[in-house]
Amino acid sequence: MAEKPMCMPTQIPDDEDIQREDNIRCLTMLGHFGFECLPHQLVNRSIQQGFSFNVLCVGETGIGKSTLIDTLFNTNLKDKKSSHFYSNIELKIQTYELQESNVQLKLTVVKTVGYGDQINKEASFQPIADYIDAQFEAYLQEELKIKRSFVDYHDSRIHVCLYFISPTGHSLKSLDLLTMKNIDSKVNIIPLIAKADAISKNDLQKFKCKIMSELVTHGIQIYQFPTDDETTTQVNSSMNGQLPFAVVGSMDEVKVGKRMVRGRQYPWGVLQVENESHCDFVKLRDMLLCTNMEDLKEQTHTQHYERYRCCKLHKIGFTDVGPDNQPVSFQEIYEAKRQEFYDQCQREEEELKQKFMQQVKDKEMTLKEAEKELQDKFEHLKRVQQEERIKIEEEKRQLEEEIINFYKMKAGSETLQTQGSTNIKKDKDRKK
Ligand SMILES: Nc1nc2c(ncn2[C@@H]2O[C@H](COP(=O)(O)OP(=O)(O)OP(=O)(O)O)[C@@H](O)[C@H]2O)c(=O)[nH]1
Repeated sequence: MAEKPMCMPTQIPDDEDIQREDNIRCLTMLGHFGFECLPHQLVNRSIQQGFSFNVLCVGETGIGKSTLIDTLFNTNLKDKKSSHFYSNIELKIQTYELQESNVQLKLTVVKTVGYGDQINKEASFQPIADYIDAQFEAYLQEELKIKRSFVDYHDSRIHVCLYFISPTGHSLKSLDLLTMKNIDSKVNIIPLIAKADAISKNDLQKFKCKIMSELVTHGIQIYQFPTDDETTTQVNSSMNGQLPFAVVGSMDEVKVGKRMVRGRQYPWGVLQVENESHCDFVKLRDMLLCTNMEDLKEQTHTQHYERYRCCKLHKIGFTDVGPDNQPVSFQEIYEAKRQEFYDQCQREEEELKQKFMQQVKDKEMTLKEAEKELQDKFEHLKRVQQEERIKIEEEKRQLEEEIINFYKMKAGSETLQTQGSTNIKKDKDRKK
């Protein structure tokens, strides 16, 4: 009796086949054979490589970002509290290596610091948008390298933005709307009502409806859980209707009956974080980590990064089709760009030459004018000096004349004086 070869399809014969070939012994397959093993190869490789996930938490100071992340990943990530007195928005980036059974996760948490404490709203969202773009740019630069090293490249693109909404308002604040509007095309946003234990059940439903209608009115795109996958359609479509998730975070273990549960103890009772009738924490954790983490990463790559890349390459001058709507090869674009660059260099060189010549001419003119001015000044001074000299010489001559006259007068008076004294002496002698 021939055994069934291993490469044959592993179809189990139906009853009819068994009856027809009742003399053949049918064995049920114990392992996997052929290309049905492909998914296992992927699973094994992924487990070996480990996973990475980058979360951006945007929310006011002290709204519960760190506590929620700790609760989500069931780890005390030990983060310091921030103050309300930062002059600017900053982003705190921390990367952790986590492990659950044999699955390793490289988790990067980016948190806003000082958000909601600034008067200038534009300055509040801009650093967040810039950070997201900077991660896209880093990935694009790696992609464009000739020698790429994606194996050990840490992809820091943000896969999800958990946007923490304060539970104390009637509606979204203008800062919430402005920030979400400015980043919704760059990142998958999941809105959360933080510290949902601070809001009553009735108010919570109204608040959720109000938030969703405001997001629609302002045309803000939030992440939609995918509904095109058979296995997740049902759960995801019901979850889309429950956004924003009202979450509560806590790492405290509280005794409820005979069990220890994660929750927050209040004088009037215990809020159990993992109880779905108390808050939406479990829904968020399931949606984020169990069902849609891969979709979030895929959306980041295929939608948000693709949009950034397309925009950036267009800005640089790359295009897929030419002016005649015909496909253009990379080589053609490169040649055209090179020629364009060469022409521009030539133009700029010519312009610089012209500018330089003009400047030399202008300088020469100015120097000539200055020289003429100096010459005129010199001539004028020479004339003035000549006149001065003539004047001084005249004065000198007059002075010399005066001196001569003086001496003459002096000599005359001395003669007179001598004569006078001789006459007096003679008179005296005569009188004697
Ligand atoms: N009532 C309530 N309090 C919470 C909740 N989550 C956190 N807190 C408390 O809020 C305070 C601030 O929580 P954090 O997690 O440090 O808030 P944060 O947003 O990370 O703070 P910064 O990083 O300093 O901006 C702590 O005292 C927490 O115990 C919650 O869901 N409900």
